[in-house]
Amino acid sequence: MKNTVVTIREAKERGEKVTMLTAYDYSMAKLIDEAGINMILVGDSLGMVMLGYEDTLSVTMEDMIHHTSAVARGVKNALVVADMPFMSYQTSVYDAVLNAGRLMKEGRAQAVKLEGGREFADHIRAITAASIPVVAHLGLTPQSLNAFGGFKVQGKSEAAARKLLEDAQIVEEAGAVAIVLECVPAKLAKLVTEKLHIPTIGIGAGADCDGQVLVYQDMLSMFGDFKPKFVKRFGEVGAAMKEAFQNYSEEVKAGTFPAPEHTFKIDDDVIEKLY
Ligand SMILES: Nc1nc(=O)c2c([nH]1)NC[C@@H]1CN(c3ccc(C(=O)N[C@@H](CCC(=O)O)C(=O)O)cc3)CN21
Ligand SMILES: CC(C)C(=O)C(=O)O
Ligand SMILES: [Mg+2]
Repeated sequence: MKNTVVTIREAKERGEKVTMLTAYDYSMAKLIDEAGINMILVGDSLGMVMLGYEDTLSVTMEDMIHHTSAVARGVKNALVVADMPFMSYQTSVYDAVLNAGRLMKEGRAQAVKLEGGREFADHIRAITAASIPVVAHLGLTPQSLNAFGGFKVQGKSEAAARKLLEDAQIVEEAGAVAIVLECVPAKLAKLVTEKLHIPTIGIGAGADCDGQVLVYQDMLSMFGDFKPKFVKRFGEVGAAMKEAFQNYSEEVKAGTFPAPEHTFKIDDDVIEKLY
């Protein structure tokens, strides 16, 4: 079944959980889509897991369009959401609409995601007015790394918790179709989820969110640079891949790969004439 901003909203109304995973290319998007995951996020985490940067700040609009279009070509049913990269929307409402439009028009995203609350309500309203669905992202917003002083859990004090709840309500009012809650204490995420009509999608925000999202390299144990507390390893794919690479290396060096069945034939008399 095709997932849309309408069907994910209906899922919340029916009390059904929503699933989301990141993808950054065609073949991975296809596998995730075929597994029946509801939403695929082309996250700006691609800067870290695909490009090897230490944070997400260097990711460009060109990076996002390049990867989003690859993902979109692999997807039949999942809703494709693209992250707006750092400085593609913070500078003005005009830039926000222009760049959200590029992600939809050139990247073929079906929604965009941006980090922030009340300070971007006007941006969310304007993008939404252009018929581009917006997912908001609150809590640990990695593009604010330097302002926060690191990747840290947000919303622990009463003031911070109240601000996060208000931000969630303001972005819903501004037209957001869903909210990602990243590294938010579970009980606060539960309260936000109950107060909102749009789905909350948690990452490190407990089981009471309407949905969950993970970076696929984390849940497949393919990314060793760091392991946040919220990651569960659903497969040991990194180890399986490394083993396959080692087996290939050994067989090539031993001369056992390629075998006759991997090889193309030619009539012996053709070759004899060349000797
Ligand atoms: N591979 C990967 N997975 C992610 O989930 C992810 C990315 N990359 N890149 C973009 C952001 C950055 N994210 C991060 C990065 C680090 C922590 C982290 O170190 N968390 C600590 C919490 C520290 C605290 O208690 O305040 C942890 O132990 O989980 C969390 C989220 C989430 N996103
Ligand atoms: C971690 C998720 C929510 C994200 O924003 C990303 O992958 O960039
Ligand atoms: Mg992101």
